[in-house]
Amino acid sequence: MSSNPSSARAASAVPDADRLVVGLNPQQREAVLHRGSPLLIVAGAGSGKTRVLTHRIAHLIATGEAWPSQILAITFTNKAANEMRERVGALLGGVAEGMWISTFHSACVRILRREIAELGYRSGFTIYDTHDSRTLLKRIIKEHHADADGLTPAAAQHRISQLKNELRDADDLARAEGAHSPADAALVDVFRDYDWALQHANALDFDDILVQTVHLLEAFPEVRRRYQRRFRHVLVDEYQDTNHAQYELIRLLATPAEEGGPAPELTVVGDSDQSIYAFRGADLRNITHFDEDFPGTRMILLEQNYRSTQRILSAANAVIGHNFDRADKNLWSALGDGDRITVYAGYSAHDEAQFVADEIRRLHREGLGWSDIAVFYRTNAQTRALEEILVRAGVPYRLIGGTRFYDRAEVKDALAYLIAVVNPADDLAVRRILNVPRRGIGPTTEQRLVTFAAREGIDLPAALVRAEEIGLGPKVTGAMTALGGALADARAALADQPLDGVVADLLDRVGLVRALRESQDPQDEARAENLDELLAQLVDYTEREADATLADFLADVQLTAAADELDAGQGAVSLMTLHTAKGLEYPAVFITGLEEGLLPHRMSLDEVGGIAEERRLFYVGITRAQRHLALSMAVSRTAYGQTNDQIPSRFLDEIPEDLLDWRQRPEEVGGVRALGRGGRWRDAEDDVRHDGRGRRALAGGARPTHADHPGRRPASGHRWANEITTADIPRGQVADLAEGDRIRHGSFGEGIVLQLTGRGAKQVATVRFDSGARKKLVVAVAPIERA
Ligand SMILES: Nc1ncnc2c1ncn2[C@@H]1O[C@H](COP(=O)(O)OP(=O)(O)OP(=O)(O)O)[C@@H](O)[C@H]1O
Ligand SMILES: [Mg+2]
Repeated sequence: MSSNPSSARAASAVPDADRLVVGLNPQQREAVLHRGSPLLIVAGAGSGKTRVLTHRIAHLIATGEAWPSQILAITFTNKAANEMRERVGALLGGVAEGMWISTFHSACVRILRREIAELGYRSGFTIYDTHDSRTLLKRIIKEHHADADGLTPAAAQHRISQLKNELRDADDLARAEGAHSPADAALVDVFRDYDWALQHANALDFDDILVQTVHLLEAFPEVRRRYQRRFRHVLVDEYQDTNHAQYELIRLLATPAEEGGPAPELTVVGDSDQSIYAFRGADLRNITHFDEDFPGTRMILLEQNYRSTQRILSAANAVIGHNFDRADKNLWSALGDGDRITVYAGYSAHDEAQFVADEIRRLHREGLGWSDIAVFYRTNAQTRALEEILVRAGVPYRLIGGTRFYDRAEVKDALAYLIAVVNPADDLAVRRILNVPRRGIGPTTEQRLVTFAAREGIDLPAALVRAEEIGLGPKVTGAMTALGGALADARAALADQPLDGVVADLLDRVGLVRALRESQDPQDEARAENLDELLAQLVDYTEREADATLADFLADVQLTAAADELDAGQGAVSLMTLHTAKGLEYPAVFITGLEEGLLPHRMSLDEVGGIAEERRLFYVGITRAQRHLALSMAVSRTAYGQTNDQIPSRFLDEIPEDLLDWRQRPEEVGGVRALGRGGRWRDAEDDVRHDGRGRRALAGGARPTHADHPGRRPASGHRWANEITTADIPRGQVADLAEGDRIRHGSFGEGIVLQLTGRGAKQVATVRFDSGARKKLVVAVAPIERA
């Protein structure tokens, strides 16, 4: 054990430190006190993993083993980071300043701000959010005519992000076997140009933030050693959701650069049942192989859940128990049985929302605060009906991580001005503001400016200043030099004037706020207020962070915008996606949209392991609830202008009936019954096939990919879950169907039964309809009759 930084301080601090393990159970206490080897804490939801991390940090500081500045703690969201910082502060009786408690991205940006010159970037680099990268990709794809090869900006963005998270670049892709389709070849070119364009603009996309930090630590051992000396402890929450790049970063920090060299002690906590970011490259192996990657690991299991009542926990255990070949956990709660889980099937999304609103109001009348209540959903599209009804019902609410303040067009415009000042190489930002507000700079003029800048080898703001040399009309030339002058002056002023004043002057001088205030569009007044809000945040920031630069503020803004958003604050119900809910807890939780296609989401049905991941997501949702849990669905839902009949989620069937309190069943409002035990979802064979990835990953082997399942087809008598269609909604049943029989189907018309497989509830008919369509139907539930 180390006695640094000061043994005198340590001696006086110890009695105080003992207080920090009071009230912890023996395993938790051990986790707080363990020293000298890597520590892995794996445990189910609500077992105190995050609490252990918090107490461990406080304990390290209280004993004097580490200064606050020697702690690096990584959490998954900014919100979680703020909470942890506050709690550690409270435990230590004051704010412990100087701790690095942040997300992976924020920690990396802090490192890059200091070190990025090593990698050939200039200070004041811009961070491109997903929208910015998409814009850039669109341009590059167009230039390469890669759209002709079937490459869309969305697909390119997704693939590039995946590759970056695996720490692979365009050259790796070019070398990769099988990258020979025209789309792959196009992707290589687009990827290369995209990275080049980012570098040219002195900009990083989100993935680069991690990738470049890893690159930095790998390529510059002295930088790596500096951070290894700086941090004595590295702690990571939600480790199950780390991807390869994040894993590498942790490994580079926590293993000595050379034998016997300094390295911080590593503590990670996680729960494989809550891994919900496989689609972003999160790799469970980081947790399952932890002790191989970090030899000498001490592993601690926690089994008591302190969050939820037993019925809620039993429901969670039952659901996650359907995932194949996971390490079984024995989570139990001492908080009593608690209420049964309320379940409601509405006839429409509005009816469902009305139920949610009524229940919320009831809970509120019974004494719960608004902020004790949260509503979760799988997709953002579900918020519309909810918001409408909540407004009408007078329930105060806040969307967490929804449409974000910094995503608003006018706010992005203002930020683009600031970026143009800090990072004039960022063409995307400069081009965004050329004609906002309108100054007569159209696409042709813009192109002439860009060409001129390229020919002269200068950035766009410098080209604006020299607009006279381009040979355009006097009016537009004047507008351009004025804009160039405003940017240059702001840049100069930053050297010796307060940040907020410089920014206010700039936005005023270029007329951004004025244009909005003078506009006839009533929306523009609200937009102007948003700019006021932005300035207020800047003032706030300068007061909070001494010596803050404009570049720091922008990085802060760009990262907040990236991840989660602000607290719901007091007095409001929180609305958020299930993904955002990770790590949080509320006395009352509503999970909405328990329908096939939503939860599990239809996108998951074709993915190997997709259903298992959706199930983990549902498990995360359930385990947020402390005392009240309500699940709801709608038997019909309108999306993209189409109203569809919805089938109850298979996950509803996975909760034992005696834990449920049905307020309204789907069949009471014209829907399909939840299937109950023995229904057609509950086909273990399907689960094995669908969940192949999760299973093998847990068993420690390499993950199979689609390629491992060539021509995946179900054995006879089985069907893939994704073959369920609304045509399967039961409206009747045909007894003793035989091959060759003619039938009539509710939507497909008449046809002939070609083949029958399976029996009873699992009997499947292959039918050729007179229209020519060939369909597989579950006889027990298909809306068919004899023709
Ligand atoms: N020993 C304990 N005594 C009392 N309350 C505890 C104890 N341990 C944890 N708790 C409480 O239980 C709740 C869950 O703890 P925490 O959030 O740390 O769990 P977790 O394992 O991180 O959960 P998740 O997996 O959802 O992130 C918190 O309210 C926490 O304060
Ligand atoms: Mg936690």
